[in-house]
Amino acid sequence: MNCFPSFFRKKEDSHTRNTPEIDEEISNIQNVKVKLFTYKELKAVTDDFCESNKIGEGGFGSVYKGRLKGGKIAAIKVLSAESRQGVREFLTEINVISEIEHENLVKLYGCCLQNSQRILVYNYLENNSLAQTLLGANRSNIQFNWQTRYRICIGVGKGLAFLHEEVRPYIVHRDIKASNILLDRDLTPKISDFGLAKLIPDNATHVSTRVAGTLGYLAPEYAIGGRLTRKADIYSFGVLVVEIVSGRCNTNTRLPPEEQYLLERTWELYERKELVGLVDTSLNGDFDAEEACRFLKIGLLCTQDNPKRRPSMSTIVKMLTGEMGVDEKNIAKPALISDFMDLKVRGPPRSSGTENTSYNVTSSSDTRENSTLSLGASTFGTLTVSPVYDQSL
Ligand SMILES: Nc1ncnc2c1ncn2[C@@H]1O[C@H](COP(=O)(O)OP(=O)(O)OP(=O)(O)O)[C@@H](O)[C@H]1O
Repeated sequence: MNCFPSFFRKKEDSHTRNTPEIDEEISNIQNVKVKLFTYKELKAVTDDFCESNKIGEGGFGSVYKGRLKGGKIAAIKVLSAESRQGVREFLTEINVISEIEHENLVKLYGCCLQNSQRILVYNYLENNSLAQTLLGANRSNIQFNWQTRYRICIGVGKGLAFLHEEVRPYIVHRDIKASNILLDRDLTPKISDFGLAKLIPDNATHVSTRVAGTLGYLAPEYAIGGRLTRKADIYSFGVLVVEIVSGRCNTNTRLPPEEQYLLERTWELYERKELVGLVDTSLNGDFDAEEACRFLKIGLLCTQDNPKRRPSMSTIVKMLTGEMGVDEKNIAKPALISDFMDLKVRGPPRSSGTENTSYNVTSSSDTRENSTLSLGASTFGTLTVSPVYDQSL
């Protein structure tokens, strides 16, 4: 089926062939190991980027499904205009990402850069993202029993430990959240979008176009001070672990006020020694209570206000597997972005989609000098954080 009328197709042809200058620039870049797809090839496998082949839409652009020559199914991510970089910078970053292989990271097959187009071609994961299957309003039919949740937390932990501690130079993901955890046929978790933040020009730093889903994962020192270290990812990972164990989103304004913010609730139950009460009731009590509470305590450790108190990812993996004990004396009240900002929930919750609600975000730090958090009426729905890389942690 061809989705584009013929008068459009003529215009599209301008994407299908590079100018000689771009071809020359590509051929001059040395050590290009990543597979380069032509626009024509990707256009063909997605039936002209047809709506019926569209599987998602994120802050970076639209994602399509297509079968590549040779039979592999791919997720084809067409980067939006603001994500477009020069040929050299783009290929250099993509080359690095395509070399990274780990069981818990989504594999990048290759890319296409033709004139202004920037397209990434990834391994297609059959079981969608955790945001849709575990936390979405319309949960899927997948049974997330305790064993599966245990494997998912440890898998994501290992993938992140690899990015933080094995890859040289290390990669800070910057956007760890349930929608960036994809599941394969066997429900093995794969972290997506790693390295992508670097592809975005500095003046358009992407965190997410959808604040609602992302805000609750952001470490306050990053969201407010722009201070970016691996510990910001560890904060987000902690939030994710608590979501996986409890089976709910970090923010749910349909709940009674005292239960709306997941981390707040976790801390409260921890203090009352009732953590087990947070475990997803859909498990019907069929879980290992010692393990589940250990995971929740690790979630609290990861979300400590002082980044130095958050353990490294390899230590966290050891704590999750039980190889190392959880140091409870380091657990204090977690850092909550709502403690730093005036978060006003806007309007009634949407009836469809996830449990997240839109925020009208105004920052109490807006007036502070050197604040790098750019929020306010004109940026409603968009959170822009200008990262300042800090190698000290
Ligand atoms: N490799 C893949 N395999 C299968 N589906 C995918 C793949 N990559 C993305 N998708 C689908 O496309 C959707 C959009 O993905 P994308 O990574 O662009 O945005 P997001 O993570 O949902 O949001 P954001 O851009 O805010 O991080 C995902 O939620 C998922 O449903």
